Amino acid sequence: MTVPITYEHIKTCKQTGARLGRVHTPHGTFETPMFMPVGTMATVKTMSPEDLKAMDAQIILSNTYHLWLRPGQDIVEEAGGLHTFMNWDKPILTDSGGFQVFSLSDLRKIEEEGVHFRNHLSGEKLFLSPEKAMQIQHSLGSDIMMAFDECPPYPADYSYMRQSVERTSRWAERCLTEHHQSGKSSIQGLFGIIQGGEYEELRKQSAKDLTSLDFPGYAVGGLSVGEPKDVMNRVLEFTTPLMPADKPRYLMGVGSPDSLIDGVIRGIDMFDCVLPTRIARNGTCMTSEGRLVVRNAKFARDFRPLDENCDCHVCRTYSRAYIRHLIKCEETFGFRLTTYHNLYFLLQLMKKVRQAIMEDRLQDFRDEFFESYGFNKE
Ligand SMILES: CC(C)(C)OC(=O)NCc1c[nH]c2nc(N)[nH]c(=O)c12
Ligand SMILES: [Zn+2]
Repeated sequence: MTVPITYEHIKTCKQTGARLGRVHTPHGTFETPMFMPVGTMATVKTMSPEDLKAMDAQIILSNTYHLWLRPGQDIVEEAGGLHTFMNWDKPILTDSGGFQVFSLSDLRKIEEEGVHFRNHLSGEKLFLSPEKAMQIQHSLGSDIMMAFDECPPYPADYSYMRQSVERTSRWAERCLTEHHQSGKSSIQGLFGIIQGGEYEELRKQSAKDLTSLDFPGYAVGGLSVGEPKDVMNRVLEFTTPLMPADKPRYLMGVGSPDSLIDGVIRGIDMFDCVLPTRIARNGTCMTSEGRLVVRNAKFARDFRPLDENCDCHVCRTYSRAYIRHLIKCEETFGFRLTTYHNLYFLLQLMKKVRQAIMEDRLQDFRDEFFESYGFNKE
């Protein structure tokens, strides 16, 4: 049976545990470490596929729960699948909807069979199970599907977290069974998701359960849920070594520039986060000197680019004064400019990280970047 997702390890940085690699999928190959722009409703908000290709985005994310609600996976399937529907012919990863159910719907009831909750738009009663989450992702035709998991709130007590991990492991097995029965397992890959919160014993249990099932890749879930950064780093330090070295490791929901670099150093290959696109829409930009809130009055007559060290189209063409004006007027073009720059900034950061791994100098790169961006060095 052909395995649709394969990981090619290129090298490990001699200064850190970071790895350089490639992931091969039915819609092409992407380099790792890699940041994946989030396109929840089958669009990376305000970006066209051409914009995304211009900034060398190599894989994007979409979402089972949201596309199930609108427009419905049947319509996407009739369109020929998500790649055709949204005109994106490179790799797509879909999140399973588990996390969205736990974060969007308050009226929910978790049972062994699945989760009962209300449609966050209409209030109608809905039910999502591991099997249903797989069926939706099969209709969407994503290259990488995610198992249906429970992402518990932070903090969660040990006994609740243990029950949750054991159920998530049983759900993972049901996802794999459904996936193999679908006849799609040669053209779509399924990643398992390790949970367990900040508890080392539960992370070990979750990793053991999931790696005993044969997934082509594994994610670390349940982080970036409000825990301090040193807690995230500690959890990664004892979790990534439990994950197969010959398969991609994906840290879900991360993140900010410092968390990306610190995640790579601890062996993570793939990241996704709504941060760059979300803060762009309220006029906050990531720059090499830290965050810049371009809507701030002090930029009214500032005709420099957002970031003088950025060579993106936006920074070569438009000024802070102009972008501030557009954002203040709620002009959509303003959101396009801040979004384009923020995504370009993170994709460029990952490109520099890959280069630093190639040159065995990622720790030095981290220190230089933290200094200029304004992060306190540990
Ligand atoms: C609160 C934010 C979104 C920042 O982070 C998280 O919740 N982080 C965890 C997370 C993000 N996406 C996921 N998908 C799934 N299936 N499971 C998860 O645990 C997560
Ligand atoms: Zn720029």
